[in-house]
Amino acid sequence: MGLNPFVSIRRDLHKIPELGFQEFKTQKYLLTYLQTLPGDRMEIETWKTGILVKVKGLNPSKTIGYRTDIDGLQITEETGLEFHSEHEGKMHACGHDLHMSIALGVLTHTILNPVQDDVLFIFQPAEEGPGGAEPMLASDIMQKWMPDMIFALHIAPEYPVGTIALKEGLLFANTSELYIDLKGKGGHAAYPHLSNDMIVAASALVTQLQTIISRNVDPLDSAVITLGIINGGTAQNIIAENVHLEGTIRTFSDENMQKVKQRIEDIIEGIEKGYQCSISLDYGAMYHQVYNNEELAREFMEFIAGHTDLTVHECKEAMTGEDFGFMTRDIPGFMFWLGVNSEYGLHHSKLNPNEAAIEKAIEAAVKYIEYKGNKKS
Ligand SMILES: CC(=O)N[C@@H](CCC[C@H](N)C(=O)O)C(=O)O
Repeated sequence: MGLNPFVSIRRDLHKIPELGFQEFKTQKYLLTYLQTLPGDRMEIETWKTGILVKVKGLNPSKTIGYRTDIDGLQITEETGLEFHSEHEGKMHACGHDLHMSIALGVLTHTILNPVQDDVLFIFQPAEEGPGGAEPMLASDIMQKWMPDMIFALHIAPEYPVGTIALKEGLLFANTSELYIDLKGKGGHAAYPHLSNDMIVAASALVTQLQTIISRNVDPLDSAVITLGIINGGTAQNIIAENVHLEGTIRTFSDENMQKVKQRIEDIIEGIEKGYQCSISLDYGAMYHQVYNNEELAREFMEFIAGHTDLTVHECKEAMTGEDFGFMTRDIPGFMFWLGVNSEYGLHHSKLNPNEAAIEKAIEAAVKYIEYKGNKKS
């Protein structure tokens, strides 16, 4: 027996991960697939490297939105899979290959079995950064086709296949990227008194930044500062003049985000004085928290529990970020976790989701769209 076509599509997409707003091959692949579907019920528009597909309903009174992200991550794959990434240093390590193949499965079914309402499929670029959802929402085409409700999923390595997880209200955190450049005075390793060593300054800065979480954030609330990149220096016997840091901040409230940022700025000021250097700070992209519309999330949980063999788990909020949060800010909607049972987690070079989850997710989304899209409201 051959592979399920959407598993096969997932494998094709897995081979060609591309970073945010560079998803040219991905866009071409998706458009080529869309051309194989009957065109009479479908309108297709592109937006940057993204795609919007409106599937016309039989007698529409509303539009249901379904969103998938399409970008990959900057990480070298180590899964050893036969269909591993062909793009050096890039990998679909956050499951967007599965997200896309599921979206195509749901779209295909909806074209062949139209519901009363219109269904808008959104293939959104740059979720990992710098963020495609916010500018896409502001685009003319999105403004014209704005759905009345929207939903999306994200793979969850920690849950078994056959489980979905979500909750009403807050699901994912507010995020802000963090880019820090320290500039001092380089020199000979043997003459530290004539230089300002940025490796030493950066080390102090990294440790002090972590005290914001332990000393400034209410222990009953939560926040994260993670630095994922530290680069500096040129040789083992040269005092480093420059160090570059990159990271991310996560909080569950805007107030905490403001507080953490203020403390980062205070600490940077102290390091500048203490280590006689200059430091530049840039917050990069910021994502709005994913907040699930209570009524829709509850209705979805009950519907899935009652009409599929999936297990519905009510989960806690997570410190992951998602620019889908801008969509749930502007459109009533929700996101859910899809169990894919991988030993290695999101953003890991060995992430290996169980592909059996693809069919489960297509079935859940299709049934829900049939229910919502044929329901008068
Ligand atoms: C689901 C997921 O892993 N999303 C990313 C979103 C990244 C946002 C931004 N680039 C940042 O790092 O702040 C995540 O890392 O949570």
